[in-house]
Amino acid sequence: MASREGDRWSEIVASGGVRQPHISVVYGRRRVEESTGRRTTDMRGSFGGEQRPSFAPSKRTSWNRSLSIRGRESIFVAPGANLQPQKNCRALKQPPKPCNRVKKNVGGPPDFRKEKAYFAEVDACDLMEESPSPKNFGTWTRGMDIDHDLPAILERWQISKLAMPVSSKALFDIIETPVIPSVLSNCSTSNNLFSNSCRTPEKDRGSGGHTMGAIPLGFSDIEGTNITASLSKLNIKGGPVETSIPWNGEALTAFDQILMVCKQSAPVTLAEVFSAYCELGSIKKLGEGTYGEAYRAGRTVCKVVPFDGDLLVNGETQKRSEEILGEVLLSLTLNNLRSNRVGNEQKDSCDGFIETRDFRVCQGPYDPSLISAWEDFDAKRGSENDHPKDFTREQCYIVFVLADGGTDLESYALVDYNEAHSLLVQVTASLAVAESACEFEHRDLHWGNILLTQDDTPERNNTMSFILGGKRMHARTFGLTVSIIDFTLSRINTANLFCLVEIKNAAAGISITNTWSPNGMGNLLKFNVARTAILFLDLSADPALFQGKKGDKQAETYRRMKEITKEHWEGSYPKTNVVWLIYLVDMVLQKMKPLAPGNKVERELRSFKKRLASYESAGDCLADPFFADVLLTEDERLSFSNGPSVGDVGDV
Ligand SMILES: Nc1ncnc2c1ncn2[C@@H]1O[C@H](COP(=O)(O)OP(=O)(O)OP(=O)(O)O)[C@@H](O)[C@H]1O
Repeated sequence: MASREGDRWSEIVASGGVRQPHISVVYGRRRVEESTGRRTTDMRGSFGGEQRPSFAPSKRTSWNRSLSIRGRESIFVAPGANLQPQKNCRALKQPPKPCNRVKKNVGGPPDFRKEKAYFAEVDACDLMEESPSPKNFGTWTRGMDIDHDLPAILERWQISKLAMPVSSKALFDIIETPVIPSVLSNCSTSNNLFSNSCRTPEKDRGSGGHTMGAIPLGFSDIEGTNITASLSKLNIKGGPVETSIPWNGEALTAFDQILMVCKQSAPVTLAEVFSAYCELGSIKKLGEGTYGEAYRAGRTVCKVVPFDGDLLVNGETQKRSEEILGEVLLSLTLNNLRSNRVGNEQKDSCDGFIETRDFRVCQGPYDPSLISAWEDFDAKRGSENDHPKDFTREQCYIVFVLADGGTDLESYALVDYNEAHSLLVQVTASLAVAESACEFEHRDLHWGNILLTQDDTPERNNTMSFILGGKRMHARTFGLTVSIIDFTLSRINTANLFCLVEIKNAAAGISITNTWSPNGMGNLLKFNVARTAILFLDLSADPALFQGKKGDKQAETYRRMKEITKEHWEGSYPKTNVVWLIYLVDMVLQKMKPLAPGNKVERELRSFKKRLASYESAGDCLADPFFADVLLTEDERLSFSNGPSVGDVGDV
């Protein structure tokens, strides 16, 4: 097995790659006054329940974060389809795409009247279609049908940034380091298209010669006619140059943009959204975070996040529309890694991040059905959050309609080594894929943010698939399915996703010509640098995050991230994923201990943990021999699933 594995691991390592940390700054962050920042380090767990032991905690133990750190900006793109009207709304016309119009509008305000009119029409249609009585909720299919035109969403977002008045500049400065030519040259139409090359360039911190620059977002259209000009403005050799674009016009507010993403012209009530998925009386609260309350509604989970209001929620300032928009865009980006969203040409794909099925903007007081579910949860498990009764008629919420990811790891009892193995390989593979696709770092992967479901009768031959660096791989699951949630602190680079969009357009018959070939570097795809950017959150604005109890694994992990990034939170440091994997092994050890005190399993986990410390990325971690028995190549999987049920890899 060793030599065969050796080959595979060298492939994984080659495709995942060990990268040096590099930096790229995209935007300035809003800094607000310090908040109260409630935190807890209570990590209790206890066995209970009937069929499997339960670690159900009496309190949420996630690491609460201060809203003082908020202020994410988001730019990204994906192979989005046009804004599709609802099935029965044939008369609707496509809205004009701002991304293809903006250039002509430079110097003047973008005109979104047609789009607004379109969405008003969509919404009118939605109202007819989407207000079923609770009895008919099964016929309402909106969520699964939604496709989002991410490039268009992004263009609107960018325009709004440029159109912001000077007073908001601190919040909305867009500081962007471009994809550099050598990188671009790898984004060619060759087979090497999806190589790990569309990366943020390194920033020479020491020299001081490379100041961060505010790049004018060129809004080149997909034909890229302005691409040369845009790229030349980036002053590639000497580093980015600060420029600014005067923009006097109006633009859509972030709130309007969220409505457009949701295909709504106005907020609806919480009851309207929930009744589309279930009988209101059947709603159950599943969990809570500092900002969100998660409720089961039929077969979906609706996470309700209040925003834009003045009321302090759980001791914190509510999120602002801009931040919600960023989270919406980030969720959509991760959705695009899903196997059902991409074509065969996708270089990286996995299903390990929770599927976001829809978003809805709501307004009004909390619905009595939700209050009752909230109180029920509080009575049974004890809530750390404020009672939602104080929300007024003006209060707005975003509802993230998510797939049901199951139970969070904190409350889940791992029953044997196979489950632990499955958990670790799935999380590691997902991080490795997202790292490769978009320099993704989760940065907050505590055990409340990993959800698990187990088949009632786990099929020993179950596997999950993922594609890493163009190579399809499989992991044995032992019936366990893992979903990663909560991307509030995550960092992402959209560059490779843009490559993908361009190629998909090419595949769809839209011509891509080679228009730019600087320094004889060869043919390049037209690359819309305007849409290439990085989302991150500057955690240095939240010192309390790093002041958790000494020795507490979660608190220590935030501090490790701080050491790794040296507080350059904008940079790419895939090692942050590694430290969360180390934390995860600690949590697994904690959970396994009562089952396997001091035995071989514990020793294996400990030596795996030791090796993890030497890795630089989740991609590296995936190549560790610890996963050799649970990772399968395509051929191995075929013989595996055709053969007799394979034994466990190491039962306790
Ligand atoms: N898709 C889902 N399926 C099942 N449970 C979920 C889902 N999403 C969220 N939950 C539950 O709700 C809890 C809170 O969700 P989440 O962490 O996303 O909220 P948050 O407010 O963003 O949290 P944080 O304070 O960590 O930022 C989770 O720990 C989990 O128990």
